[in-house]
Amino acid sequence: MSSVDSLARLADVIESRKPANGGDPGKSYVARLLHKGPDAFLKKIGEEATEVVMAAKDADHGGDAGKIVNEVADLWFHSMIALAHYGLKPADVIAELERREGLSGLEEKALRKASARERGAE
Ligand SMILES: N=c1c2ncn([C@@H]3O[C@H](COP(=O)(O)OP(=O)(O)OP(=O)(O)O)[C@@H](O)[C@H]3O)c2ncn1[C@@H]1O[C@H](COP(=O)(O)O)[C@@H](O)[C@H]1O
Repeated sequence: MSSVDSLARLADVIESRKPANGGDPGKSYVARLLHKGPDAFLKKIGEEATEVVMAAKDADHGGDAGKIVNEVADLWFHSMIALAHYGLKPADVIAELERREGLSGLEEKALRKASARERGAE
């Protein structure tokens, strides 16, 4: 079973927790966040991103690098709640990463700047 399958399975569980699908905020953490609305899960994404940074800085100072995995898992999980809310799936993110495959970030940035320059010259 691939890791993409496990993301898809989690996305299906998150989908089932939406208010429209009968998610119960009393019984499910995901349903509770979706019930509270975007401000609640977007705040969690901000917090979890900060925790990733803090875990990485701890690792830089001799701490356990394994904690970064826990924090990134929290960040991905809460980001998946946001994706579900906006009608998107992990497959959409994977497709975007695949679209970028092999295109250097530096090359992409240079292309973007050249295109902006051309638009400015129009
Ligand atoms: N992967 C996760 C997952 N990762 C993290 N969490 C929860 O996310 C919360 C993260 O919160 P924090 O670390 O900030 O701790 P906290 O102080 O409890 O957080 P808050 O009080 O601020 O919400 C914790 O309550 C974790 O238990 C998760 N909760 C659920 N899942 C998956 O989602 C599925 C559905 O969950 P329910 O909707 O709760 O049934 C589960 O079967 C899992 O597969």
